Amino acid sequence: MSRPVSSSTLLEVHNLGFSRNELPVFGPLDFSVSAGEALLVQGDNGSGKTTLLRVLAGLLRADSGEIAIGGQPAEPLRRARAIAYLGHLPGLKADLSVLENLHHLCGLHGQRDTQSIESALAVVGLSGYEDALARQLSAGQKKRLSLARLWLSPAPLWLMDEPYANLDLEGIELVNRMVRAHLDDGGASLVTTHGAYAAPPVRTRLLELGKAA
Ligand SMILES: Nc1ncnc2c1ncn2[C@@H]1O[C@H](COP(=O)(O)OP(=O)(O)OP(=O)(O)O)[C@@H](O)[C@H]1O
Repeated sequence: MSRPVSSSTLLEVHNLGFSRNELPVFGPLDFSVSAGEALLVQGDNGSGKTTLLRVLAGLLRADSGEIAIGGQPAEPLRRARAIAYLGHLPGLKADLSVLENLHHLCGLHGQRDTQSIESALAVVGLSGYEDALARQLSAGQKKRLSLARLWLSPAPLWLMDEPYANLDLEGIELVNRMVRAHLDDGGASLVTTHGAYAAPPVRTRLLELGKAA
């Protein structure tokens, strides 16, 4: 599978709002993200960054607004094809090996035809860990395994929730290299941060979320 880039505007959001118990978490928000662009979603703890990414990924339902992907409404199949979500929790199967996890995830979400699982493990620095069980990995190694899954994904839009968390300096540079290569390849990324970490050194725009009351 190659990356389906059908429009230079990959994501368009109008009037998007989300509330819990009738209290607004964020919004209404209007923004767009184009191919080759990173949007830095910045805000303090509790400002709604994770919630926004989960809404965009279709894991939570918005109260208001529209989300379009490639100019079309973000229906579940379109979302599944277009979006790869790197969440706080690694989403790995603890009792499967590193290789088994990647085979499982590629089976579910597809795989870029230009990348092998072995090459992705080399990219993220996990060569030699193929047979290690996910539960035996450190937090940073689990993050690297999740990054390998992202690297293998054919989806053009990466939603990255605090991708630098748990990573050492080399890991932070790895994330930056991955984002840059993904953008060069016609993809786009949303990256959350509370400003404590480096931002990817690419064409970046800023979406600032207010602190929750
Ligand atoms: N499952 C939940 N149930 C109820 N409230 C929640 C839930 N998850 C998050 N919240 C609340 O929603 C608000 C936004 O949370 P969110 O996790 O989106 O913030 P964030 O900006 O990602 O924070 P952080 O920087 O700490 O990761 C917070 O006030 C939080 O307490």
